[in-house]
Amino acid sequence: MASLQLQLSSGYQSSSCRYLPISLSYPSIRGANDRQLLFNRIAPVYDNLNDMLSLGQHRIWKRMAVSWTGAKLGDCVLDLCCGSGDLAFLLSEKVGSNGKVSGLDFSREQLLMASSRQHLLSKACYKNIEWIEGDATDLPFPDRHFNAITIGYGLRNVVDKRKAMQEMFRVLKPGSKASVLDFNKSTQPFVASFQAGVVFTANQYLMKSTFLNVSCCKEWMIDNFVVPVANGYGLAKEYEYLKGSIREYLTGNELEELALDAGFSTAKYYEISGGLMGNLVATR
Ligand SMILES: C/C(=C\Cc1cc(O)c2ccccc2c1O)CCC[C@H](C)CCC[C@H](C)CCCC(C)C
Ligand SMILES: C[S@@+](CC[C@H](N)C(=O)[O-])C[C@H]1O[C@@H](n2cnc3c(N)ncnc32)[C@H](O)[C@@H]1O
Repeated sequence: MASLQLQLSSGYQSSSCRYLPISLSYPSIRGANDRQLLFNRIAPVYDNLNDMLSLGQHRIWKRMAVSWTGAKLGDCVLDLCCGSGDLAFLLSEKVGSNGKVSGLDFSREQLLMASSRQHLLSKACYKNIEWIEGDATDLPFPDRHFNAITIGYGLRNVVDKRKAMQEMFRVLKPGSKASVLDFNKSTQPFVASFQAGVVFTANQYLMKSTFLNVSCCKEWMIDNFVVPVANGYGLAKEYEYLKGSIREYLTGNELEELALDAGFSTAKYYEISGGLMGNLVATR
């Protein structure tokens, strides 16, 4: 049975990229170490809250992200910012027992949850997964090593997004894909303003109401459902951070630009679930 291999990377990169958020709604959770502590704290309830808060939909979104990688039997693949391992388990089924999956995260508590799930789940192929404690901005892998990479709800939580994208490029084999799943940040001016917290008059709402789409509902759902439920678990601060991180995230166009800047030959962003979520597919 695969064991938990905690390999420490050479440490965190100080973030100086131009994508550094100007301000997060929770300034106390700004640096990489703050976020590491946050994900260690929520590890025990992370999976259950995600299932409850998304009514299980997040598992569909993750399946789509894995499908977009083109991962196949026998491949060597990476689930970056793997957390409790949802996408790593899906990749494991794609590549089979002769393939290999590396799940990397800098939260030891998340990796321990992933490892315990691996022991509880019965599928034989899951023996092909190794869990590695490391940093997405300083990957402990050689150049041109992987046939595919997933990063589900990870890039938004990485402080130095540019460095993480460069590392994904470096460790991918030529012609291989990175699939980046996360919340969608709307580019529609009204919705984008709404997401930025701009106050509108009733008339503006009525005039613009046709532009309201699920992105506005996302803010409402987070404020009126997600955060209150998390509060019940004593995690209001952590889920307030979630809201701020979505607000500070990159648009689809910015994600495509980030991938092309890192050297990817093609980058295509797809909105899914009516614009609630989005997935970048970048080919090296
Ligand atoms: C896995 C998902 C989001 C990543 C994520 C999840 C967390 O629990 C966090 C906690 C603290 C900080 C960051 C994160 C984080 O980045 C997606 C599923 C979980 C979401 C919390 C659920 C969001 C629900 C939608 C706003 C509305 C869904 C409408 C309908 C039920 C589909
Ligand atoms: C919202 S969770 C996503 C987990 C999983 N991919 C999923 O889809 O549920 C974000 C994960 O990114 C990890 N993370 C954030 N910044 C990181 C970094 N610089 N290096 C490695 N992991 C990081 C966190 O520890 C956390 O487990």
